[in-house]
Amino acid sequence: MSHDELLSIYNDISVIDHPFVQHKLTSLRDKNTSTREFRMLVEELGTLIGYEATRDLETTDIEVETPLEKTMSPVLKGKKLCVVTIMRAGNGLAEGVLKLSPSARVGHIGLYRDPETKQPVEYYLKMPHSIDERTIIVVDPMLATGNSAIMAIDKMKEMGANHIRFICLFSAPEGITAFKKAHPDVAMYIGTIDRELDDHAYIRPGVGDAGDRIYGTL
Ligand SMILES: O=P(O)(O)OC[C@H]1O[C@H](OP(=O)(O)OP(=O)(O)O)[C@H](O)[C@@H]1O
Ligand SMILES: O=c1cc[nH]c(=O)[nH]1
Ligand SMILES: [Mg+2]
Repeated sequence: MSHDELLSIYNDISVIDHPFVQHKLTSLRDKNTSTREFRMLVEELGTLIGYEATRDLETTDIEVETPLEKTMSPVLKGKKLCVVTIMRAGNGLAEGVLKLSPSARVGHIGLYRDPETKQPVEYYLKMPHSIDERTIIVVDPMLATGNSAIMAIDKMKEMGANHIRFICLFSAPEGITAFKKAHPDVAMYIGTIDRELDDHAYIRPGVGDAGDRIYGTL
C-alpha cells in the first residue's frame, strides 16, 4: 500500500513535512552522526513535532495590562498536559516536547522489544494522578511493528486516559496500520513513513536502534 493510500484510509495521521523537520530526520539517518548530535536532534524534533501536535489546544482570552493599555489576550485553557515517554528512546523526544510546556506532568512506561518474539516487555510504569483529566501526549521516536506504542496506549486507557495523541519520528506502514486498528481515536504526528520492516522488524531505511544511538550503547 502506498503512503497516500495509507493516509487516505486512516484518520488523524499528520506527517510533518516541514523542511526543518525533514532535514533533521536526514541527519539522524546518517550512520556517522555522533551520539551527542543524535540526542540533540531527537530533542529538537520533539519540540518541532510537539508544536504541530498541540496546535489545536484550547485557549481563552484574559485581560492583561501592557505598559500602554489593558487588552484581552489568549492563554491556554482546558485539560492539563501530560507527556508520556516510552523508555528508553522516548525520553529525548519528551524533553523536546516539555520545552513547549515545562509545567506538564510526565509519565514513564518502560518497554523493551524481545528480540525473538518482537513483543514489548514492560519493566516500569509510573503515571501522574488524574490522567483521565489530562491531554496525554505519548512519545517514542520509532513505530516499527507498532506493538510497543499499542501496549503503552492500552495501559493509558486502562488507567482512564481518554484524550491521547502520539508522536513519533520514524514509522513503518505496518506499524501505522496496526496502531490505527488498535487505537483509531488516537491522533498520530509522524516525522516520516519509511519503506518497510525488515526480517528483524527494523524500520528500513530507518536509523537503526534509536535507543542505542541516543545513549551510545551500540
Ligand atoms: O513498534 P515496535 O516494533 O514495538 O518497535 C518500536 C520500539 O522499539 C524501540 O524500543 P526498544 O525495544 O529498542 O527499547 P529501547 O528504547 O530501550 O532501546 C523503540 O523505541 C520503540 O519503543
Ligand atoms: O528500526 C527500529 C525498530 C525498532 N526500534 C528501533 O529503535 N529501531
Ligand atoms: Mg532500542
